[in-house]
Amino acid sequence: MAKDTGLILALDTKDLTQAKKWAAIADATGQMIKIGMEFTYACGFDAIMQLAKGRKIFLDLKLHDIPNTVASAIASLALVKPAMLTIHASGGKDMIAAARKAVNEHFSSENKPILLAVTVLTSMTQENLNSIGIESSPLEQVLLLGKMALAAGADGLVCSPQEVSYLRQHLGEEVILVVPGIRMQDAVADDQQRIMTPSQAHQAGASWIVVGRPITRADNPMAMAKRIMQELQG
Ligand SMILES: O=c1ccn([C@@H]2O[C@H](COP(=O)(O)O)[C@@H](O)[C@H]2O)c(=O)[nH]1
Repeated sequence: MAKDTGLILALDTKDLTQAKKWAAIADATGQMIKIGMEFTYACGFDAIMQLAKGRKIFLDLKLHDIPNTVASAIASLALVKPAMLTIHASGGKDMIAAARKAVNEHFSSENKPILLAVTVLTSMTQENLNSIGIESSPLEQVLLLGKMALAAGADGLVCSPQEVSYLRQHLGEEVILVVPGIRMQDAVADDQQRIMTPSQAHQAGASWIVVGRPITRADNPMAMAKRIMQELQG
């Protein structure tokens, strides 16, 4: 993989001790860690600051609210100095523009996070989209939201591995694509719907892949993390 790409380990737990153990695996295998809603709501920002010492943090809180509220939330997150931050693209262009402005105003140039817009959650199917009134395919919807989000000021997108090559064709090689929905060949998908293996996602052109349970629930998480890193390098 090119510079600034690789594996992001999702620390989805309510327990700081467990999160520290997984973070040590990420350190040993050179990965970034992702903190989401589960850890943040259970453990709070002091615990996040502990994990952040000496590490790059992807803060995946998927902000989605009116522009003023999202901008104020981003200002409050400046103390964490995340390397990456998520907002939902479906919040619309005004919300994304407000997020962009807040990042520019409240973070120094050395600490500016990559602002990522989540397009269509990797747990969603065509039927799920239809049920919220969207007739487009996941592929079309991800492209539509992705184009809009980038034009409004997002630095990159979160999408499933199944959209990566289509997005590369339409948006080019430079756009940052962060990709959850990763499962090993023949493994259980859990609640993920639009999935691929690490090497398939890499070959499709993912910038970063995000992996949680396939590592954290493995019998040997360290061995699984190393296996995935090998797939990405192979
Ligand atoms: O569309 C999305 C956006 C974010 N996620 C997050 O990625 C990880 C995936 O965890 P797994 O255990 O590997 O399924 C998780 O933290 C999600 O909140 C996503 O899956 N899909």
